[in-house]
Amino acid sequence: MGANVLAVQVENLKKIYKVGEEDLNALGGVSFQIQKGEIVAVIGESGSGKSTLLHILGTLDSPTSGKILIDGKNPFEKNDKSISSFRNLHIGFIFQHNNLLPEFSALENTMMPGLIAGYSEKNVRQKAEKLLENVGLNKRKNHFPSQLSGGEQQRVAIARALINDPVLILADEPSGNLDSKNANLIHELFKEIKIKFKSTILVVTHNKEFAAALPRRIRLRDGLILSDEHSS
Ligand SMILES: Nc1ncnc2c1ncn2[C@@H]1O[C@H](COP(=O)(O)OP(=O)(O)OP(=O)(O)O)[C@@H](O)[C@H]1O
Repeated sequence: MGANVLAVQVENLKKIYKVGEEDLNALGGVSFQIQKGEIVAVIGESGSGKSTLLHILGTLDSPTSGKILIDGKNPFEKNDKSISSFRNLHIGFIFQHNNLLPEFSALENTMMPGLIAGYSEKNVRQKAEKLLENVGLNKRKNHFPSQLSGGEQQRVAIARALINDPVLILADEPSGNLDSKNANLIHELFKEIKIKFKSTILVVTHNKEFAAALPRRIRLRDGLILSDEHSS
């Protein structure tokens, strides 16, 4: 299978944290591939390695050994500056603490990764407006994060994650701090994004119903893949 159809390749990925004298095996040799356009849930008990995996795929943390390729490229072969520009261009983040910048409006927050990438302001603005419309926030684009509900903030984070057409979207408990109605809205939005933007999404979730509704679930236990299930 050529690299062009694969968004993610992970080979024997290990992460060892040194805690005092002890080695803590957070990931003990994990291998899997994700095709472009797939939406995959990462599930498993607390401490099983889900966040560690997400952080390494997001290039926010480096592996102890093993290899990851994002769209056929190894981000860790680059220097720190090129790693951050790789991250900004190719990976979209939707984390529970959405990290919207409080002094910027919904529109400006959405535009930010596009401006950092050096695209023209006019194009980025047009695209950001369209994305905010797609997540149902066109009437809120000039609001600041503090003037938006938790669910609305999370929708801004989704629009922001899409602005550079990333090859991979990483989401960490995107609905974790929302009530069930808003959580359902976010889950529906994920399914829509996958269809509309043909995005590749890896989402860590504790929500059993959401995970069960997705076509693939990778279950971790003690830093290893316990199962990798596909629903038909
Ligand atoms: N910076 C760190 N230093 C030392 N140990 C760590 C560090 N980060 C995580 N760990 C340990 O690595 C293991 C995996 O943690 P990780 O956060 O990936 O689990 P998780 O599945 O995301 O858990 P949760 O569902 O509770 O968020 C745990 O045993 C954790 O204590």
